[in-house]
Amino acid sequence: MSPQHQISDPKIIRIALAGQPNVGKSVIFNRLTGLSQVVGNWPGKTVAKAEGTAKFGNYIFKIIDLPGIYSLSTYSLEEIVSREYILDESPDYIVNVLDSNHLERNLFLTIQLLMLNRPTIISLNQIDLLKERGYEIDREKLESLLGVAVVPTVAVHNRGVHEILEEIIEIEEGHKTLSMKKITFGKEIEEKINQISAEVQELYRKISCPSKFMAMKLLENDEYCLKNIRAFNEVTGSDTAKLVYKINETRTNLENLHGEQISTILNAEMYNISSQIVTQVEFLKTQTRKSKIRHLIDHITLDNIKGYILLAVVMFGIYLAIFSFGNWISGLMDNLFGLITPGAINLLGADTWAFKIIWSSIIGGLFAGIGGVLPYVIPFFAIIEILQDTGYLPRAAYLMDRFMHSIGVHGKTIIPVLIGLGCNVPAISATSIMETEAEKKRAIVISSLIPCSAVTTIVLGLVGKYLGIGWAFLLYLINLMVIIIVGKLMSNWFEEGGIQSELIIELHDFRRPNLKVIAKQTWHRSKEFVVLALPLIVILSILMQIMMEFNIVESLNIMISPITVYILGLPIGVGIYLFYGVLRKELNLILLELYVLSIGMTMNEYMTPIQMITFTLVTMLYVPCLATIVVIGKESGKKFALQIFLFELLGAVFISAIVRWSYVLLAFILPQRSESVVMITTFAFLFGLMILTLHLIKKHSNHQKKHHRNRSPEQTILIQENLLDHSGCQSCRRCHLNQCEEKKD
Ligand SMILES: Nc1nc2c(ncn2[C@@H]2O[C@H](COP(=O)(O)OP(=O)(O)OP(=O)(O)O)[C@@H](O)[C@H]2O)c(=O)[nH]1
Ligand SMILES: [Mg+2]
Repeated sequence: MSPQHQISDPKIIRIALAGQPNVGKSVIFNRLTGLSQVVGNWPGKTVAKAEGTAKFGNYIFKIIDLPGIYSLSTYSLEEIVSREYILDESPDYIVNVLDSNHLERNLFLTIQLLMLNRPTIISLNQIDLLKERGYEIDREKLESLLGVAVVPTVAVHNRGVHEILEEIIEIEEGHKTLSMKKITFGKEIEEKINQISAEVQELYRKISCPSKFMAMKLLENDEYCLKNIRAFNEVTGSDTAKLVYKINETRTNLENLHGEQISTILNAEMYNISSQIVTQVEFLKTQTRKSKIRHLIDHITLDNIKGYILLAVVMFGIYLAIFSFGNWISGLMDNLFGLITPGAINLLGADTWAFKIIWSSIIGGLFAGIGGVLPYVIPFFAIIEILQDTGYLPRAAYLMDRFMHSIGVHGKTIIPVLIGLGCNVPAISATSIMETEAEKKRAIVISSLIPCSAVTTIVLGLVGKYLGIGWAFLLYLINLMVIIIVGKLMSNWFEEGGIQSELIIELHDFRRPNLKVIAKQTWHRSKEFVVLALPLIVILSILMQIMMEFNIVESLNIMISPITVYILGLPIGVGIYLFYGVLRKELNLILLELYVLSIGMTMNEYMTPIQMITFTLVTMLYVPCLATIVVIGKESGKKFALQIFLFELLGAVFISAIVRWSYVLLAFILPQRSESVVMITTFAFLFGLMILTLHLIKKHSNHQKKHHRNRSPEQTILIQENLLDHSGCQSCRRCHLNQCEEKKD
């Protein structure tokens, strides 16, 4: 190859998207990489770092989307992920994404990032909303004050996003240089930090973290930095001890002088710097009137009475809409399949292999999958996405906090719970927002019991469709009672790991949902069904035909018949489908429907109403699907995943057996009554039992509580976005969110 045809290898550049929660990091990440990180209008969605690549010119960008952090002093599990990545992995560039509507608070983190002396680009995001409010930010001035490149972006509309990479290329190719400004505190603090910094520099020359940042963090008594210097082999333990002694002395002196904790003093310094910057760069261009509608909506959604009524209407409305839409489409598909089947029989012959494989398994499988699942799943995901993107989710979380707390789990659990209504897998990942391991484990157990969209498909597609929506709601009610009982039991059993941290919810303004974002996220979630489940349905139904031909299915069904037939009272043929449900829950209904069709029956003929109820109940409550179990194993260990698996399996069989046997008993006691009367009485009996169980647990816990009087009560703290931009006592996390009651005055 001639020299002019040689193309140099692309250069790999690692960039980290860092910023406070809910500023738009993941939207930017998705735009640049084409991937689908969770996006929504509430803080704390990204809980683990995600990596993607973007090719641009002769560069390959390895982009890391990090969980949001308010500052480099961290609190919750996912914040530690971000901080450790920024400090330990030294990305080539930090892209600090800011919400330009809350510049002062966002700059608080920027100042700390600048102290790390890494090439930094600022993405001034959500500039569209800033303009709507009548404000403008002087980009050049901000660039010159901070010495970084500033790129205004509207990530949701893909404006300015690729310019971030162009800026980096400009720097890489020497067309632009960054002259990052040194952060200078007030005279007295600056002197002290510089003294410590000089000693750190002297002793730990080779440590990767800049000495001034290190000095500030050591002064703050930051455990991570202390651990770092203690583990630094090239310095003797006694030298480190001397330095730590000196730092402690400086800290005490400063605290005595100011009458404040050191973190308060340092945070005040940083807020001071950021507010000075804001006064120089941000100005009001046109006075706009505050949206009255927004305030009205906020008032209703958070109101103690109207809020709950609205929440109930929203939840009920969601299920009703999905039920009506799903049943309509699935009915159309059933009719269509019925209409064309005679033609297929003519063509392939009625009892031939070709008919069984091509028609019943492949075409039938596709019809059942597309008609029986997608019409329920797609609208469900779309609605969940709309709730997330508008900002309703954290408002629901606020309302539900008291309830969550009353069942013994942390209020934040409501976030994974609401996500779990869509799919349990991201819900389990979202439990990383919990602040302690014990809270996380409880949140995992609760989230794994939430009826996901696959369960909804079965509840609405079987019980709802054949028995009526009322029975479907009764099943949801049983599920809810089970969650309450499990939550209460956990809070009794694991009392010592009690709920310590408060629920702090930052409420961002309601937004118009972005249709593109919603469509993309809905498709991303539904795609999994199309790509994974549809082929699986076809393969398994072919396998089923073959296994039936060789009587293998029958043997398997006989093997588990002691549970399915004798304990649960189900038809012997359903056994195998309960196995398939572990792979993906919706499989058991789809494959069962195909089987019933293949033996020339309808669901109504194959199962009695109580059998439909028991089958659905056991599917609702027994083990979460395989993907969920794998994620639980990853998040909290294989042993814990196995414990959940066994506990939920036994629990599901136990509760479903109670339903079945009470029905049998009641049918015997009430021989002249109609089936629905007996079924209602059965449900009433089950609810009675559950209420009694709750009463017993409460009695027991009252006894225990006497020994745990001094447990800190949980508090719900609600922060309205428009109150965020000023400082409180500035020493704690709540201060970053401006709800610290201590020092407001
Ligand atoms: N109007 C507007 N909305 C935006 C913009 N960028 C992001 N959003 C919205 O802001 C919300 C938060 O976006 P995310 O990308 O999820 O934020 P994040 O920083 O990744 O949040 P965490 O992962 O929770 O830290 C979503 O509702 C987005 O649709 C923008 O430029 N303009
Ligand atoms: Mg994110």
